[in-house]
Amino acid sequence: MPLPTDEKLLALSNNLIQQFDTIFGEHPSFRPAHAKGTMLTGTFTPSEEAASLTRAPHVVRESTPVTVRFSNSTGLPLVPDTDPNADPRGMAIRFNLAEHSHTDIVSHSVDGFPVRTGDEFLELLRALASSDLAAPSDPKNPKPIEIFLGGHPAALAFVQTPKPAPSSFGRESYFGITAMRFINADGVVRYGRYRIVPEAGNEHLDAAAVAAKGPNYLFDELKERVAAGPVSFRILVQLANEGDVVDDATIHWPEDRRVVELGTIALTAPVTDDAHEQQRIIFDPIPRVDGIEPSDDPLLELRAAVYLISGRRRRSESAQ
Ligand code: HEM
Repeated sequence: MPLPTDEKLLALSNNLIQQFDTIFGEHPSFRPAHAKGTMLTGTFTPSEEAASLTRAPHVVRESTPVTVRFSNSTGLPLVPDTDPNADPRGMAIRFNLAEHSHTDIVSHSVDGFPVRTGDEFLELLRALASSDLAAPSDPKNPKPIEIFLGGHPAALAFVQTPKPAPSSFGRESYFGITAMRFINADGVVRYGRYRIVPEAGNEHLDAAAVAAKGPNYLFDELKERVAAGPVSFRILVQLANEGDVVDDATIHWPEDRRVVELGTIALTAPVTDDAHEQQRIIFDPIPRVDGIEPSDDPLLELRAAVYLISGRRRRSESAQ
């Protein structure tokens, strides 16, 4: 995957990484966001209806090996699983098509995003970094983050969306947020957004239940769960109707939109040498595969650059 040549995009990407470092401290062998994670391997099996949506190789084949990374939010490698800032949780999926050939889905556990562009995200992070969150609110002297949220209703809605902690990474739903362009064998194009739902059903904890848990309860539970049997998810795609906005992550599509099933993944084993593999793997929000293209959502190109720059930094740490 090449780095883009657009100077403005590169500068913004570097500024965003720097801003994460400012907020969470520098931990160069870890991700500046979603730092605490773990990986499992398994298999993707497409559904019968998937080929009507896309001619992508993993949908045409009988099955494809996958590698999945679950993560907590924040750039803190030791963030307790019980910390409210550990939500949204992340789920990144790599479909291994052949040696050095793959396509990814990067998703998180809230159906939405606070801003439409990377510039706005940088503004949000800067406002957050310069606000004393512990201080009481003073309407006569609002904090930078309060001013930002006051002028950005989608960001306010995102902040106010309840984000209850799951009982398990395997009992949470994850959302792709940015729309993709799916193209089938007849050339029919449909826009859609991923939704990844657990076969075991969603289960969230109330505050008292979270308080009774340990700092690694999700990671411990996942080890036990996968040792007992496959951890399975359905990968769904919510389809846009004609006229729906497909290039803005802050805009939800109505719930009556058709949902098709792309297939299921069954995770069966932890990745061997988990820490090393996490340091090495760089997920790509752009699919880069025939049959699934990025939409014009500006977050996609930006994130692809951010994750690549950040991932190269992480890899260079391990080489030292
Ligand atoms: C302007 C928008 C965004 C910025 C600047 C941003 C920034 C980052 C950064 C710096 C990382 C670490 C990447 C690495 O070192 O490999 C990361 C990882 C991640 N982000 Fe984002 N992000 C953005 C939007 C999103 C959105 C919309 C989602 C949800 C779909 C998301 C979900 C994730 C997940 C799940 C990971 C962990 C991936 C992994 O396991 O490697 N991010 N993000």
